[in-house]
Amino acid sequence: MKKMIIHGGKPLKGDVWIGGAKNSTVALIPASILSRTPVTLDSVPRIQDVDNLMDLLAEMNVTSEFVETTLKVDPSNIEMHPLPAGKIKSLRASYYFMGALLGRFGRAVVGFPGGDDIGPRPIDQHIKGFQMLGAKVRNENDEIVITAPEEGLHGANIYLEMVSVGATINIILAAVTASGRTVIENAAREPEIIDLSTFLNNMGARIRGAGTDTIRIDGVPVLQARNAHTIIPDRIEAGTYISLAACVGEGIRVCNIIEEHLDSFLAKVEEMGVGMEVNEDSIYVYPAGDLQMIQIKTMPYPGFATDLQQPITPLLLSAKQGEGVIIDTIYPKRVRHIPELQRMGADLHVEDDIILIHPSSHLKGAKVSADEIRAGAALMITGLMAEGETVIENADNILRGYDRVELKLRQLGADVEIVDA
Ligand SMILES: CC(=O)N[C@H]1[C@@H](OP(=O)(O)OP(=O)(O)OC[C@H]2O[C@@H](n3ccc(=O)[nH]c3=O)[C@H](O)[C@@H]2O)O[C@H](CO)[C@@H](O)[C@@H]1O
Ligand SMILES: C=C(OP(=O)(O)O)C(=O)O
Repeated sequence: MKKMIIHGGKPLKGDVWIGGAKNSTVALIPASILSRTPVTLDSVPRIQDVDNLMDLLAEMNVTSEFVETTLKVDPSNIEMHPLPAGKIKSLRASYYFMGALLGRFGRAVVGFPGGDDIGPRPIDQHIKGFQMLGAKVRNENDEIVITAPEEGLHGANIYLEMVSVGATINIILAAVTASGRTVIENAAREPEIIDLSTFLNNMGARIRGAGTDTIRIDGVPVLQARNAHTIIPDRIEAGTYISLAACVGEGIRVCNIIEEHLDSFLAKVEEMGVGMEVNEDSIYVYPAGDLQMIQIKTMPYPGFATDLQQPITPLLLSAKQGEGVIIDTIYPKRVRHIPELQRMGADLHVEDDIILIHPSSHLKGAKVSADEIRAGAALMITGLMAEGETVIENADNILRGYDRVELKLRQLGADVEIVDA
């Protein structure tokens, strides 16, 4: 386990480069096993989730190798292999091996996924999707065994009971090589789903409507990667640095962004009164003046992302007056940062799953714990704002999804160090 040590109060300025989207990457790597030819992914974030997915690929005799931020995955000699435990528990997105193995071999044996403890995270819609494509699904000793019928999976009309990123992606992965047409209704519309569909379509898949709530997939027998795929920028990492820049920046440019992916987030940051200049693929964040308190409700894309409610919290703490409100409709129990922030002198609490935030100008360093990735981001930004030393334990949860974070913060002038705990 690692810990992050921050000495706060330093002026931060300069440029920060946003990496490829974690939530695309963790789908693209499992999706690579659908290809019969080697796959090249560009702009891959250097994060622990990727390292763990590479270990899972190795268990299936799939080689993968990094050169800077390019990852080459060679599934030519893939062997069908059960993935019951171990690394599968280290991240949420390991569940994409269910859809990918099913699409490639007609069979998957995968342990229950791990990932962030942000409240209940059922996968009933993934399972329902596989069943509607004709698969049999059994749950045996904490393992999910999914088997296609002898004649293979067939297309189906699947209505998701709730908008789910994971279920939408898993069904796409299983359906791309099924016979006939699959239609996913009430599909998630996140940009990462468009990114995955672009990757698969460039390998010969026929997916239409990604980015809307109705996705049509016409199955094809075989997929083959031909071109390198460049992963979209991480909108959550970008939002985190924009919040950081507004909290403690003396002029920070956040580079490699797609503004449209950040619309709902930027609208809220603007509502608070943060000055920003948006250019083609970067945003310059001016040092913040007096900030207004705001209310935020998280929603599926294009609404305000649940993954940004914690990173924006330190900015609400910086407001001059009023009461801020955050309601997370996706994960109402995603509040593990609250007691940690209180320890740093922040005036905020939870009432009936609603986070109430008050201006907190006297933040002080403390020993805190990053119990999940975005809680870690909130603590990291608050540590940079606070007086004195902050020690964030369980910093692996930050490293799980923030690309080369120590380097990026240091380049901005932060006094930060990640050490073994
Ligand atoms: C690797 C990845 O991309 N992770 C993201 C993905 O997680 P993930 O794909 O796991 O999240 P979902 O979009 O599936 O979850 C949305 C909501 O649906 C519920 N649900 C989901 C599936 C299901 O079968 N049954 C069910 O009830 C969940 O409990 C949650 O309340 O989207 C979340 C919501 O934007 C983000 O916080 C995560 O960063
Ligand atoms: C919840 C998140 O990730 P995961 O779904 O991988 O746990 C996140 O990125 O905020």
